Amino acid sequence: MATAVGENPVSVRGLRKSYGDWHAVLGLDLDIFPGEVFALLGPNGAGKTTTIEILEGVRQRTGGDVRVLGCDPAEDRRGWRARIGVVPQNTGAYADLTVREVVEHFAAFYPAPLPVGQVIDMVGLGKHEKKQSTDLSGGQARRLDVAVGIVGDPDLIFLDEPTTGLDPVARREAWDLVRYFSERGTTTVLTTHYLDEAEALAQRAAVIVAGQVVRSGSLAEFGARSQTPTTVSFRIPPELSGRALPVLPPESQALADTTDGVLRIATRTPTALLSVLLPWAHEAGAGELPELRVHRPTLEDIYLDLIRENVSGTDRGTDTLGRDDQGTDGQAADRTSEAGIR
Ligand SMILES: Nc1ncnc2c1ncn2[C@@H]1O[C@H](COP(=O)(O)OP(=O)(O)OP(=O)(O)O)[C@@H](O)[C@H]1O
Repeated sequence: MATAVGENPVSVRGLRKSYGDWHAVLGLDLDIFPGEVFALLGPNGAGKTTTIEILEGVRQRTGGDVRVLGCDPAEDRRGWRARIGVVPQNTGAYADLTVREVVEHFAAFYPAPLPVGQVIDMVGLGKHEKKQSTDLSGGQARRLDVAVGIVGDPDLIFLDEPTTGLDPVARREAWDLVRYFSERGTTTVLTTHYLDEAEALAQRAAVIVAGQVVRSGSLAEFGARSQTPTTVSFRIPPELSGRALPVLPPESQALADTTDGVLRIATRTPTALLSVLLPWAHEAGAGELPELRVHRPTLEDIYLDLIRENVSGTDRGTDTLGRDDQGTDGQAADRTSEAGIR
């Protein structure tokens, strides 16, 4: 029953799931390592919940091999299930029970649950433990879902959009909870549409588009493989207006459009670029460069570019991205660094 030494808590090969004629998951591979927080990212309808529910054993797959904590989740085993914590996407309905009663009820399913009072405090519902679960606000009900998911002190937790509907403070508290379990060695699989959440919590991630993994790896690898450059920008001071730019390092391009008074240079070597730009500005008599920024691509920038590359069809692409196809990369770039800035 225990995961064998060297075996990953989650291993998926060629996973497929069809709903009638609709192929929701199309040959998906995943490896999730012991103790890590792993984020499943992707647009609406990509197949994240389908995948996670197959891993939880609540949905049957159409094909492929799946091992979760050393077992096939399709074979329902009580001992295996007790090692898994699940926070589903939709807030649960817990009949006519108080918060404490709900958590006690679920704790009874597990051989070694965490203390109920501790769990209620951990999710920030201490003040509401006598409240009927049906009277909770949306965010409080979500916290109760999390309490139900963790009370069994699981080895592996599945969190499907756990912070949707939480206020910013509650979100940060939920993050602390994920970190708490991570420090105890619990493996966590998280789906989220908040890229800052994935960036704050996950060590590795996979981006799923139309039922397939289009990129997976450590978040550092996401950055390294990204085509999205760093942007160095500043508001052009009078001393530099109309002056020719210095010769820029390789892989640096000034964007031609400075009509808003801001110079932007896309670069893969921001340090080298600054070592050319700053002496040039200094020699021209410019003091502090106003609004000087070095913007390295965030996970969100990288994600949006990945989705843009992988989502075909303009209707789906634009809807998903919520922005047109003329991002920074699409702007006309001025390769000739001699061009003056206006
Ligand atoms: N029971 C079902 N019957 C038919 N189609 C389904 C069913 N469940 C999911 N689907 C379809 O499968 C696809 C994948 O859905 P899934 O819920 O896994 O996506 P998701 O990535 O979790 O999306 P979201 O980010 O919106 O939660 C969608 O097109 C969805 O409409």
